[in-house]
Amino acid sequence: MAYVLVTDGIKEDGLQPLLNESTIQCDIGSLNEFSDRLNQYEALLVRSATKVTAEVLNQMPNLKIVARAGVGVDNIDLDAATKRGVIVVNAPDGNTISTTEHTFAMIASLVRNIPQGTSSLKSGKWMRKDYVGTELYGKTLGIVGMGRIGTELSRRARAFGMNVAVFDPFLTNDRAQKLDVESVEFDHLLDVADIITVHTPLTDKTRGLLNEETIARTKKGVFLINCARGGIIDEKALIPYLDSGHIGGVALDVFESEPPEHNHPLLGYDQVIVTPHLGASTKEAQLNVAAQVADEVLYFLQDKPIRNAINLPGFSKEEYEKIKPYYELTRKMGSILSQCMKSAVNLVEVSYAGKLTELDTAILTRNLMASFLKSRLDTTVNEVNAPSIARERGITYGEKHSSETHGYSNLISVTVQGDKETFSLQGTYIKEYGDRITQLNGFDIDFHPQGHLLYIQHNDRPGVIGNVGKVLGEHEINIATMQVGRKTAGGEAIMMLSFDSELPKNIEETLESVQDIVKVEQIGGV
Ligand SMILES: NC(=O)C1=CN([C@@H]2O[C@H](COP(=O)(O)OP(=O)(O)OC[C@H]3O[C@@H](n4cnc5c(N)ncnc54)[C@H](O)[C@@H]3O)[C@@H](O)[C@H]2O)C=CC1
Ligand SMILES: O=C(O)C(=O)COP(=O)(O)O
Repeated sequence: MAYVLVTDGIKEDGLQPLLNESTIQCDIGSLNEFSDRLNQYEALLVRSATKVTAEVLNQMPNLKIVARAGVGVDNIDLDAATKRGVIVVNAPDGNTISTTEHTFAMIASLVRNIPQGTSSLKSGKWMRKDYVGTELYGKTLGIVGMGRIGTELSRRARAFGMNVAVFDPFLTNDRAQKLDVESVEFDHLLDVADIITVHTPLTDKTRGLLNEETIARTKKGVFLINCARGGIIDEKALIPYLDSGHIGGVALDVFESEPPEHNHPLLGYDQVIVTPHLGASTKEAQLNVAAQVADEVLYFLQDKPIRNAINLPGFSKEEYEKIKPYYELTRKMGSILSQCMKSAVNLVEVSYAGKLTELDTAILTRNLMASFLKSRLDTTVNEVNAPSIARERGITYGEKHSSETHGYSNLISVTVQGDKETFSLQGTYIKEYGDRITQLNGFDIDFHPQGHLLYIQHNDRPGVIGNVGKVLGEHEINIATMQVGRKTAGGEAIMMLSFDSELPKNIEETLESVQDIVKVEQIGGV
């Protein structure tokens, strides 16, 4: 039974696939409510309210995946999760339309004083001349961050007859042209925009993007909108500009600290309109994001591909189908290399040839590295934390695509370098025969990497193979398969033997005492 904790009131209708699965038990509530059972959960589903800190992760030693039913993952300590090997997924596009529509509603409300007019009328006043608004038609909307929400917003703004100036370092001219928007530098956007709305994540670069200095450049009467993340617009910096009348109005759905304090100074301004982080709060968005994360968690628990991992290279279902056969092979190659090369390693080079060059092989390299490191460490190592663990251990690794197929339709070649030795391995996947190791340390060989293996380096002399058989026979060890390889007659040679069960621990020493045997390594559990 896999245990899953669902927090933050994620919409249960969307979670049905997960809730209906008989091998999964879903608890619904908060971290506090289930504090005595946190150690059992493999998956945790959250919105933005639950803070998945390093401390929370420590209390959940079994946790393998955190799923964010929404976009922003700033409530999750990504570094700590990645170090621990916990996958973090989100639901990137399930709430795009709702948040776009909310932003547009905020813009329209702000320029036409709708919240102020409502509350004034409800308090018994009829103040028409105090609430003269501004038309959107012909005005320039400055969008900072042209991702999913920024893009949808630009379409709506164009439909309202607005000009759109965009600042996003990743926006190409071609895309800007297609979307009928003008791609500009940030400073230029500040100069020309009548309304500025931010749609970036909160990062070191975007924190305080609109601050005292940058707001000073904006047009008098500018309207500022933040429906992305609190802090992109510096809240304190707004105050002098609201007081001086430079800013025409501000609309905020998000705050530096949520909820904002009751006496937060911005809440006292009539020109500031606010909502309590409602961008994604529609029935449709909540159903979408719940269904997306439920699928991801279910797939993960069933060993199927996940699509929206934040701390893993992403790939589509189709790409996964193509990459799947090589997944096992890279895992086995990592394990064999690690067990054959016992000394300290400082470099791992992986090369992909043939059909593999058409695929995004980054996930295979991570898988190989995870398997390589796992045999050497007793902490959890997987594709998520393999890069940081390799870095910590001073192991550099890299991958390249090559045209050297050696006659195979696909070929993976790995070289592992240490201070004292180098070890290399080549493998391929053949539909009819499965995984094959085709070369080991420069020796051509052909074996299926499976079960318990014994790798023997020896001199190519008569009787060596017979002696190995004799020693193993004396220990009542039955050989399942045996492959030999050599470069030249009478020179260095290797044997790869496979067995149905584990070998006695001391068998390497016994075999190494046989004449002409140079080195013996057991390779377990491939
Ligand atoms: N208020 C709410 O309830 C919701 C808020 N959000 C927030 O809205 C924001 C945008 O979401 P999406 O459009 O889905 O994200 P996205 O990832 O599709 O787009 C973000 C865009 O920001 C751009 N960007 C990054 N750094 C930048 C910088 N320094 N300057 C200019 N552009 C930069 C990126 O190139 C990207 O195009 C996120 O912060 C997300 O957390 C999302 C959904 C709901
Ligand atoms: O998806 C996002 O980034 C949001 O900000 C939505 O947050 P929520 O799920 O409504 O708490």
